[in-house]
Amino acid sequence: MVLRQIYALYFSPTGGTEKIVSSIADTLSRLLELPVHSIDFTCLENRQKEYHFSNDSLVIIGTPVYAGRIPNKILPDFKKCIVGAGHTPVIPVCVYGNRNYDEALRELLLLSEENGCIPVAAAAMISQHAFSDTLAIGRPDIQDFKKLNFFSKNIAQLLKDDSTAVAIDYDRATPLAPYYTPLKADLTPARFLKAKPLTDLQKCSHCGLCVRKCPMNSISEENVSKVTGVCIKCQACIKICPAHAKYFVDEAFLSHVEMLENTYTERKEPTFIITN
Ligand SMILES: Cc1cc2nc3c(=O)[nH]c(=O)nc-3n(C[C@H](O)[C@H](O)[C@H](O)COP(=O)(O)O)c2cc1C
Repeated sequence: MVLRQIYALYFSPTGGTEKIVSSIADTLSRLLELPVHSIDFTCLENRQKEYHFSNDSLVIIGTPVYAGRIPNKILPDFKKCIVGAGHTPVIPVCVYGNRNYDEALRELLLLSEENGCIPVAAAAMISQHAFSDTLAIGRPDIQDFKKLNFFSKNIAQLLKDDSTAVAIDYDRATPLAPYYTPLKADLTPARFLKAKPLTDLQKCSHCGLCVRKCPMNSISEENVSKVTGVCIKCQACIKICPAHAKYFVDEAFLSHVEMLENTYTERKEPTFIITN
């Protein structure tokens, strides 16, 4: 297959997906001697453009898993902005926080094909859970990157050997299952759709990092303690704040985090799919 460039496109509010997609892109770039163009889909401005990918571009698309699926508020942007040319080779990658990726990878595979791309490989990787300071802490780690490196090398070999892109085999027929319902510590449903981060104004230095990092542009520039738009609970503002001034107090949300930390303690391993 003649390829001319690699695109690394990721939505990544807390950085895990970016790390993983960039690692795959860098290995492939080195082995295939191709330039990499990164598209940070976290930034709202970048989600307002269309990206037309030719058949000689290899596209890596990364998304975190939210409630077992592609984040629902970002899904329309993925659908609208990624335009393949019919045979554009793509590597869908979903990144989850050690609970489960449920339907997210299949959803991203189906979306890629609907948008004119051919998935030649796919992966589900683990990264620290954005809600927690302990769940999947330190992931992706050395072991993950070793496996990722092996996977990327296999893809490079496949793309060097094959003259045409062949799609991986996966279940296209079964309808996607609904979103995962978050549970509280007592295992009843945790409803925290309306939860928003609060700001400790004693700690806040009004640096504006949270305003610029929010993928929904929902934090007011004039008053950073005001959430003026949709909050997708991505935790970008919490993680970026150098003063640790942002926090959640919503009881259902905190109880869900407690449940996750108590239940999903066993290490999950990555899943890799590649055409053979
Ligand atoms: C709103 C939300 C929902 C999440 N849902 C899931 C989930 O269903 N399963 C899971 O294992 N991790 C889940 N996570 C954890 C993320 O998938 C994980 O933290 C991922 O690394 C975030 O990607 P990022 O670092 O690129 O932002 C969720 C995180 C957020 C913020």
